[in-house]
Amino acid sequence: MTSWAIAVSGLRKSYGDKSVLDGIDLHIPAGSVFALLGPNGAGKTTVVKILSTLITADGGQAQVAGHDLAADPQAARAAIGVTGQFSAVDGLITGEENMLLMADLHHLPRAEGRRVAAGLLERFDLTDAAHKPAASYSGGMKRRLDIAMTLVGSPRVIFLDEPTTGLDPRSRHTMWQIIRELVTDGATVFLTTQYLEEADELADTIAVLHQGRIAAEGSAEQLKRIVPGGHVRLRFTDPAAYQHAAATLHQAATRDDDALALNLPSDGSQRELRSLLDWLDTTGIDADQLTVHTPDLDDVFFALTSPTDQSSSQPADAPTDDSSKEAAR
Ligand SMILES: Nc1ncnc2c1ncn2[C@@H]1O[C@H](COP(=O)(O)OP(=O)(O)OP(=O)(O)O)[C@@H](O)[C@H]1O
Repeated sequence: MTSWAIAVSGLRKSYGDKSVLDGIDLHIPAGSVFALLGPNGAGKTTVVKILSTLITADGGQAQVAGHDLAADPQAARAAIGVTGQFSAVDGLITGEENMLLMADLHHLPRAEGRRVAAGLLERFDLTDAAHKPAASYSGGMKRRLDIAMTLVGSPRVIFLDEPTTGLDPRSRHTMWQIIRELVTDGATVFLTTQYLEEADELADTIAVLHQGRIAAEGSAEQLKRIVPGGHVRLRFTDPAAYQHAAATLHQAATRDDDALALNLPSDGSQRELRSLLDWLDTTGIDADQLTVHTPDLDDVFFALTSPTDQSSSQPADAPTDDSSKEAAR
């Protein structure tokens, strides 16, 4: 039986008469990275706040680290760590003092607290800055300190709300490495992000939150397959060969005259590629380069969260929500 680090069914939350979460189901296996994507205001932080016991849901059930949030929020709280938009870092005291404060909150004996704090400061490359006020830290250092503080309690489930927003590319990559290490060490990471590349890099499972519901869920590869936009690109070096191919393929291809390239719609499957290659052979088209392009997560995100086109969340040849979720399990 799969052990779920987080199991959620029918989660609902409204603010006044505004429904933010309208029945969310999530099943996140222990030891994995889960990314929740969604446009601004979709309710990602609301999900994190509910699952980390900061606010309560209006309806539905949720278990975190095996503890029911309604029945035993204390036990759930003891098993989790949260960092993100509501950072726990106190800028007026040093990094080390922040860590020791955390150790006190977790009732670690003094010597043990010092040992754990020193180890984590070292691990997150903060030893040199340990005696400086946290307010003087760079954005990346503050995020690292925030995660280090979270780890004092050895959480099994870690919520990271937009962990790399505002970080430069180097700091972002450092944070990604840290997140991978957390999972290698056995934790489950639940992250929200605006960066599709981040979800693509890190997440075993991605869910897209839109209009209060999970619009789609699966691995990055599974999500990319449910939106149209895949194509095969043929590139030519000889303008005459390009013109000949463009005329022959006519309406079947989209032209890119500047790049001497033609794009043909394709799902990138072996079967389609084989018949495409056969067809090119029989029509005498000999491209210098052929590349297969699958949609990226940007395409998925735009297709699923379009405010006007409701049908786009269920393309004709796409699996239903349920089947794409099943495929992910
Ligand atoms: N305490 C509150 N009272 C009233 N409305 C709220 C409250 N907290 C959040 N909301 C509203 O609920 C919706 C979801 O907010 P939430 O912060 O969860 O979205 P989000 O997906 O995290 O957005 P972002 O990507 O911008 O951080 C928004 O419309 C927000 O204005």
